[in-house]
Amino acid sequence: MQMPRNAFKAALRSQHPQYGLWAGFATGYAAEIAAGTGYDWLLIDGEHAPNTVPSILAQLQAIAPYSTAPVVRAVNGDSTLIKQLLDIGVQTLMIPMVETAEQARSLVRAMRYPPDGIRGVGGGLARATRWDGVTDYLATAHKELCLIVQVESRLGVKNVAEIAAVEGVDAVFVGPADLSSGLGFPGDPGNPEVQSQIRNAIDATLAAGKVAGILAPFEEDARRYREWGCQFIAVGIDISLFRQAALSNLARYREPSDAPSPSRTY
Ligand SMILES: O=C(O)C(=O)C[C@H](O)[C@@H](O)CO
Repeated sequence: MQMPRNAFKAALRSQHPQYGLWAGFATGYAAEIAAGTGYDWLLIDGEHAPNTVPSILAQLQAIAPYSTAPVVRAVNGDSTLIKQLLDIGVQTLMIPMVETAEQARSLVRAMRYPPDGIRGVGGGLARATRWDGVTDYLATAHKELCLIVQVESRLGVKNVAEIAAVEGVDAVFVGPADLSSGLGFPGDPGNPEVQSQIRNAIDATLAAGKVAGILAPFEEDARRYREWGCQFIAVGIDISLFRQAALSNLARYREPSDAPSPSRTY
């Protein structure tokens, strides 16, 4: 059996921007509905959504028949968690709050087998190897794995050029919510100081020859970040889309004064 190809990793280097949806419902059922709508990629969020390794596996299985590529965000860069996520077949991994090149290098090591890294061998137990059906998995796995590091703090932006330059880091993803909070403007990613730091992070990533991505649930932001060079942009969050649609629907029948006002937070 051939190693499953990582279409998302290949698309990051293509001419076509990749538009994604943030998936927070933490079920295979909701993930499959999202995948059926045709976004290029789906961010299965293990940081802020109530996910576990088994619930992430269920979502990977649910969306496998669709063209939407899964990107899994781990709760942190713990190497034992990374091992479990890679073993269930995650090929594109996003790690939050990476602040130094050394942290980035240790994430690369966690994703590679010795002598290049420290990943343990799951072999026939692992979905990643299709239970040993992929015979050259140990030698070739790294070619289809994709590491996205999140830069979302003052220190992370300061070090972003070195972080992006680390061999094995495929892309840098800016987190506007955390960055704005860390810079002292919580809930205000549009603040000029935050915007300037976001642009610095994107510019430094591109200068290092790597790919930049960002979360931008509002259209004017998404279009601006695309102009600034982001190749992959999460343009919506499923839970927020559901909530806004539910509020708008209810507002048709309620008196305007009774209707809760829609929020504009990330
Ligand atoms: O800092 C950010 O922005 C992110 O990393 C995304 C957030 O975790 C969250 O806003 C997703 O809903």
